[in-house]
Amino acid sequence: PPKKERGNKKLAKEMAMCRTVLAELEAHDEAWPFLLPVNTKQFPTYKKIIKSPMDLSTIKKRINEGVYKSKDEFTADMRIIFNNCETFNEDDSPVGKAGHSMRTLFEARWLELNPQ
Ligand SMILES: Cn1cc(C(=O)NCCN2CCCC2)ccc1=O
Repeated sequence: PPKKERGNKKLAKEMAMCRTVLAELEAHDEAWPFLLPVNTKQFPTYKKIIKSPMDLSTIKKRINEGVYKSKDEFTADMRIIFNNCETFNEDDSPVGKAGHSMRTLFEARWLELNPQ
């Protein structure tokens, strides 16, 4: 089949994998800090400190709107979530701890679905 069709099939497969991992993270007990954008009225300094806010609902929207051109763009946004969390939260805070465990979960699951 033509290159363009092969590429579209590959991307559809990659996005299905992204949806799977996203759904698993959303279902996790420790996903609560990451389900929606950080409320900047509740945390007024957030906008100033975090230059690229990101959350699981935004990533879901981007998958469904066809924003991602590869699974690597998806993983880059996922890692922004966890890096933002480390920037804004103490490691031993509830949100900080949730961020570390969700990052570990994500990276382990991503490796399972993407044997290197
Ligand atoms: C990622 N992140 C999240 C928070 C947070 O508190 N999110 C939860 C907000 N409430 C939970 C139930 C209703 C709204 C704080 C700092 C931070 O970096």
